[in-house]
Amino acid sequence: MKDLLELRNEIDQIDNEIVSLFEQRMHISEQVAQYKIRTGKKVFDKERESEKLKTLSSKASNEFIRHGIWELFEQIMSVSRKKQYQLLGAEGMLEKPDFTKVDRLVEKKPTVVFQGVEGAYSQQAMQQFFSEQHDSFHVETWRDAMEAIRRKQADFAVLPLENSSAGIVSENYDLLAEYDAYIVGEQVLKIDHALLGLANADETEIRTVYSHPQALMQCSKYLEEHKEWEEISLKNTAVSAQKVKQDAKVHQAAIASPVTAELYGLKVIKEGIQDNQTNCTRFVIVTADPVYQKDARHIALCLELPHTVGSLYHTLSHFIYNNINMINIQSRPKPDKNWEYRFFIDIEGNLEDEGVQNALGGLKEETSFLKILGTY
Ligand SMILES: C=C(O[C@@H]1C=C(C(=O)O)C=C[C@H]1O)C(=O)O
Repeated sequence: MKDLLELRNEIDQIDNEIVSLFEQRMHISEQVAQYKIRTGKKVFDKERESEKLKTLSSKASNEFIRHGIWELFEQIMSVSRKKQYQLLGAEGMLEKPDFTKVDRLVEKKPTVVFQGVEGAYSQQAMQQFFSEQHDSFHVETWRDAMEAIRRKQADFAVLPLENSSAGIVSENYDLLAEYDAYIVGEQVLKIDHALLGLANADETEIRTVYSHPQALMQCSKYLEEHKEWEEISLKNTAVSAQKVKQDAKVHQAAIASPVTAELYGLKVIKEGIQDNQTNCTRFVIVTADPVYQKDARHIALCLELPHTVGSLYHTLSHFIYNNINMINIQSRPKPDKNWEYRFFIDIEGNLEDEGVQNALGGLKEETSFLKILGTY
């Protein structure tokens, strides 16, 4: 039997040949790219790649090798495509995202819409993002907020997208995919929930607690200690505080921000009742036109993939290959197709970065649907 050193020497020789052949192959792929630049032909030729995978894997001597050849050539062709996207990109032949770069997001005093009533966390996020320089109004639902910017009644809407302990606000992800609206900013707000009641209320006498489902979720440990309380979901935490004040019943309480206690004349029965003391919600600032601030560092994407083996894996390879850091990935069911999903992915980068343009060019060709939800 050959010793290890001998075997490794043989492997090294074969690898050297593979490297040299790979270089030759890539050089030809570059020439194919030049042909595509001249003719406008798309980079990704799915049929040609399927044919190649079938032909090459059929040459294998056993099932294990067949599988290996398949994987290997999928990767080789994927790298070959990435080089072609780069070359097409350098010639300005990749479709440019239809976004306008602006120096400043806010030129004149903007009108901002938020969901809920006075004192809502969305209002607090809005105040932090726009400081004092804005007019605002509130609407009943997140969809109403989207409609308000669509009809140009407001310049911007503020929507909660995810909470550090309760997770995503799925309805707003779906609205971002549905509407022609674009994320232009984000505001992270520290969320401290309090139990609020009438001036003469007492924790021991509470029977019903009102809040938004997300806030109820974020206070689940505290509510576990009070299993006898009936939990009722309302559209907003501040709406819940308003209701407790209006109903004027001593056994009713709301989970909301301590700010709303002052606004609606309620007493703070207990403060800091959220499970997680670092509880934060990430809000996004949305507008009707595809604009972005010149120093934007994040891009939010929504994409749909064919139901085939490895499609998500190949999608993510565009980020990896272009050295792009992915900061978030979520999936949501497609509205009219059971058990099919769309992905929401946030990446780091600016639309002017070469790597971002190459990755987006590749994704545009290789996914069944790609929308840039905004850049901030
Ligand atoms: C090289 C080409 O471009 C792409 C890469 C392929 C490859 O590396 O074999 C095959 C098909 C295309 O998706 C080509 O079109 O032939």
